[in-house]
Order: sequence, then structure tokens, then C-alpha cells
Amino acid sequence: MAARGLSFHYGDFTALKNINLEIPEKQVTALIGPSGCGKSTLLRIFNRIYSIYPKQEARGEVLLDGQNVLDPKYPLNRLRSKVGMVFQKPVPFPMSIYDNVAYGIQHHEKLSRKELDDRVEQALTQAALWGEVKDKLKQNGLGLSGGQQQRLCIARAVALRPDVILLDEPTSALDPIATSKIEQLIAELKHDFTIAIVTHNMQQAARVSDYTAFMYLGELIEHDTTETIFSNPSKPQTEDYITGRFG
Ligand SMILES: Nc1ncnc2c1ncn2[C@@H]1O[C@H](COP(=O)(O)OP(=O)(O)OP(=O)(O)O)[C@@H](O)[C@H]1O
Repeated sequence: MAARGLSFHYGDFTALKNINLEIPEKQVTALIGPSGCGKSTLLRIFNRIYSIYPKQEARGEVLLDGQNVLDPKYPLNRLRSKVGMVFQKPVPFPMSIYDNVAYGIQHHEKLSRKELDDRVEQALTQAALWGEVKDKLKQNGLGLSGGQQQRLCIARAVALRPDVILLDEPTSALDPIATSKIEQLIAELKHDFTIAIVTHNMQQAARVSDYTAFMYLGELIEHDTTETIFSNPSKPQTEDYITGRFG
């Protein structure tokens, strides 16, 4: 996935300016930067969430398989099946664990009961949740712990077999143990999916990502391998941020 000459406007306010960014396949890219720099805005453009809000406008391109997904002619349904999103606060649907995962699959594909059962099991396994829920698939998803709910949301996203998974501060509402499980899971998921993660936590970015993009005041200041960004950044703003001098 790649952003080309991307800008974004909330009414008169320009939240992103001329962003050019490659999100390499089957790698984890972390978006970091101080509050309000536009990380979440950028992530949300990647699956066109803004399109439901009037007065919000993206200019430029986001390319996926060579096609501009921001083009209104690119079907939103197709985009949502190719680019999944997981939010900061786990938001399972108020339905059973099984149905949470099956719901999206049934919306996009017609499968037999057996095929659907297999897909649900596969998604829950990929989200490292199967072992904990296999005997209570009919229980309400809201009865799970916060960390389990977040893995359920990840299962829901992977169930559609997307190319890209967007994670918007996926662990900021979780305790350290649940956070560590999600971080281990991200390392597994990148074998099958391209991942972009917004995080406030620089240690987390350093632990989970292969590439890091540092943003400031709506601009992409620097983008490189995570190792380079954290050990030898080329821009002074990046160095100031990662050494904790501001933000
Ligand atoms: N709905 C909105 N209407 C107007 N301005 C907005 C809206 N949402 C965000 N903004 C502004 O756009 C800029 C970028 O916001 P965004 O949420 O993308 O930043 P962020 O880097 O993700 O911040 P944080 O780390 O605090 O979540 C900020 O200046 C914010 O105030």
C-alpha cells in the first residue's frame, strides 16, 4: 500500500500535507509522532472511514495493487474486505463470539455451515484466541476480558482475509500482559498480512515494527527502517522526539 501526494482536510483545517509513504507488504510499519500530528487521520484514510463525514476531504492517492482506493469508483465493500481495521478500544458486537467472527464473512461470501465453521476457527486461531474460546463460542463476546475482546476484534478483521490490517493504538486500553500478547500476535500476523500500526508508545514501535514513519504537524518528517529511526535518525525533529525531548 502506498500514499502518494496525500493531503487531508477537516473543513478549512489541513491535517495532512503531501504525504508520500510506502507501507511494504508483509511487514509492520509503525506511525509515530506527537499528539495531533495526524497519525490516526492517515490510518483512517487507508480504508476511507472519512467518506461518511461531510466536509472531510482527501486529495492525492492511496494505491493498493496499483489502484487508487480513494477513487469514489473503487467499491467501499471491496476496500473493507482488503483493508481491515482494529480500533483503540475493543468493540466486539453484542453477539456471540462465533457470530462476531462469522458476521463479516457472511456479509462478503456465501459459505456452507462447515466452511464457515472452519473459517471462524482459522480466524480465532490466527488471532491466538481459539484455545481460550473454543468451548464457549456461543457466549457473548462482551463477556471476554479486554485483551481477549481485542483479539476477537483482530479475529474479525483477519476472517475476511484482507491484504492489509490497520491497528489504531490497539493496546492503549490494555494491561501489560494483554499488551504483550497482542505484540506477539502482531509478529505472527505479519507472515500473512501487511500491517500499519499507530502507537503512542515508542518502545512498542521499536519492538513490533520493521519500518517507522515519524510525523509532525501533518507532515511525514522521516520514514526508514525502525532500526535506523531509533538508532540513527537523519532529521533533528525525529531525534528530539525519540529521545523524549518533546511530544
Ligand atoms: N473531526 C475532526 N475535525 C476537525 N479536526 C480534526 C478532527 N479530527 C482530528 N482533527 C485534527 O486533525 C489533526 C490530526 O488529528 P489526529 O487524530 O489524526 O492526530 P493523531 O496524531 O492521531 O493524535 P493522537 O495521537 O492524539 O490520537 C489534529 O490537529 C486534530 O485536532
